[in-house]
Amino acid sequence: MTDSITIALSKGRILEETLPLLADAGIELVDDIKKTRKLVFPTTDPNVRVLIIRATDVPTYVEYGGADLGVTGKDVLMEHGGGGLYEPLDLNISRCRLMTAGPQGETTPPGRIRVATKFVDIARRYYAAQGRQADIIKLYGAMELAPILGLADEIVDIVDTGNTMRANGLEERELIENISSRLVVNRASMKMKHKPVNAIIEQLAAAVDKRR
Ligand SMILES: Nc1ncnc2c1ncn2[C@@H]1O[C@H](COP(=O)(O)OP(=O)(O)OP(=O)(O)O)[C@@H](O)[C@H]1O
Ligand SMILES: O=P(O)(O)OC[C@H]1O[C@H](OP(=O)(O)OP(=O)(O)O)[C@H](O)[C@@H]1O
Repeated sequence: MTDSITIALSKGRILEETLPLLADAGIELVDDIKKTRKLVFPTTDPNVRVLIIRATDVPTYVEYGGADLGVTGKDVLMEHGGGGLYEPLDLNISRCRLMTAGPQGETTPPGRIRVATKFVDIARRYYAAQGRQADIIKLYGAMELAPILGLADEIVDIVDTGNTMRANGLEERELIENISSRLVVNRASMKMKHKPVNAIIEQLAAAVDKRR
């Protein structure tokens, strides 16, 4: 019997870059994903199906075996934490930086500061490692507003072109991590479905190499 494989993909900007990569690896979606409310999709490989879910949920689905493989941002994986997943491949897509940032022309105030972010665990670890005291304020989006409105001294957020920061009177301060999307694999699937899982890893690795 052939093992069936489920791959969890992040919807949104990562998906746009993942689908061509998957196609290069020989896995294409059959349906037009824009015309349906479905979340599970068959592919041209009868043994492979795809889930399209929020990036932040991908590590959870893969860790608990709802999917064998997944694609999500390194930022999401760092925030998810734990060693519950294999991370065999950097897909080199959705590249950006995870930065601290604050108001243009100002320096970080001394002493305890307030930091607004949706990456609360990353921020907590980062400031603690720097020996700096920080109260972390959880936001779910539009972090760039927080310093302007006096909610926080700094933010921790994703930067690509820097346009969002500049447009909101902020400047980048410290680089926490260079980010790209990664392939993750469930630990049990890696052992129990080694052959098909490994074949997908190798096909995707070849597709990534071809683009370098
Ligand atoms: N400006 C950007 N340029 C490149 N990659 C980015 C950028 N912003 C985010 N990313 C990457 O894409 C991932 C998903 O971002 P996206 O904006 O699609 O979702 P989100 O709005 O953060 O997700 P959710 O709605 O689940 O909170 C991020 O986790 C990060 O890895
Ligand atoms: O440096 P830039 O090129 O301006 O990109 C950075 C912005 O991109 C992301 O937002 P996104 O566009 O995904 O909006 P959202 O977070 O509100 O979904 C991120 O949260 C930053 O706000």
